[in-house]
Amino acid sequence: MLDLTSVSKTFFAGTVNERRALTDVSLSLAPAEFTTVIGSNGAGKSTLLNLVAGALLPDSGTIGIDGADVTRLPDHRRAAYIGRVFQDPMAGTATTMTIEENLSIALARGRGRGLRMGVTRAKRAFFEAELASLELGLERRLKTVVGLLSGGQRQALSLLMATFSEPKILLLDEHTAALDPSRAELVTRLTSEAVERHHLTTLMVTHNMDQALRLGTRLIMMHEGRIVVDVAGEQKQRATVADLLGAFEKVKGAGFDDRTLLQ
Ligand SMILES: Nc1ncnc2c1ncn2[C@@H]1O[C@H](COP(=O)(O)OP(=O)(O)OP(=O)(O)O)[C@@H](O)[C@H]1O
Repeated sequence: MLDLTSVSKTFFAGTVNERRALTDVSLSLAPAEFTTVIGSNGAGKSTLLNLVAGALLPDSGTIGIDGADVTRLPDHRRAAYIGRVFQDPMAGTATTMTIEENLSIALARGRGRGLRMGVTRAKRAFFEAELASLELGLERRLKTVVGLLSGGQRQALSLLMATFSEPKILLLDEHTAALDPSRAELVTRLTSEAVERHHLTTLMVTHNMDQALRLGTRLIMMHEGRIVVDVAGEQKQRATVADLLGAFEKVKGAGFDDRTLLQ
């Protein structure tokens, strides 16, 4: 479903600010594979997601989604394929618009038929049913302006908007990191449910190793722009935080401060 082949990305190449973000990264995700992504700061996790989304173009290598080569396709042309939730609850929704207007845009996204802002009775019933699944009472607040919602409510709404049109790839970029623990737990549960229900091929970046182990079917660890650990199936189920730290130490060498990875 997602195929990255020898993808590299360097920022400000040839200048004193040169930053090599990804080096020769190859990664294939099968349909409905739910992969968690961990790694220390600057490992290249967000760059990886930005390249898949088309927010950045690679210097070399190819990116394929569902058999189509999207390497040079800018993000707005990939919108039909991609659902994305960011860390910042403010990022995924239009603050001054109502819940139903936001949902309406999300539903029309990438379908090439304009914004289709109108909210018909049938659509409203669909939105109410979808919102009810979040169990936050938002189905009774369709006309509430999104700016009035709490961070957790907005993140749950962003998740719904990113998933209900069943994108080919779901990208989650530390989407629970800015929430308090109970809201983070709620959004994590909603994530698992949405991924399972829609069979979404998912890449989820997290700094929380427990979460990375608990969720998904595969786990990759990145370090300095490369994938250094890739475990799936039973091997992932058996893995512990200690295993991940051990693997990281091997890559990084002795004297590594594990907080870089745990925070
Ligand atoms: N837009 C940019 N301009 C310049 N350098 C960048 C840009 N985005 C990322 N980088 C650099 O690329 C490298 C990888 O960054 P990236 O944000 O992908 O890492 P990350 O694993 O997501 O880190 P974190 O966990 O801190 O968010 C870093 O050295 C970073 O400074």
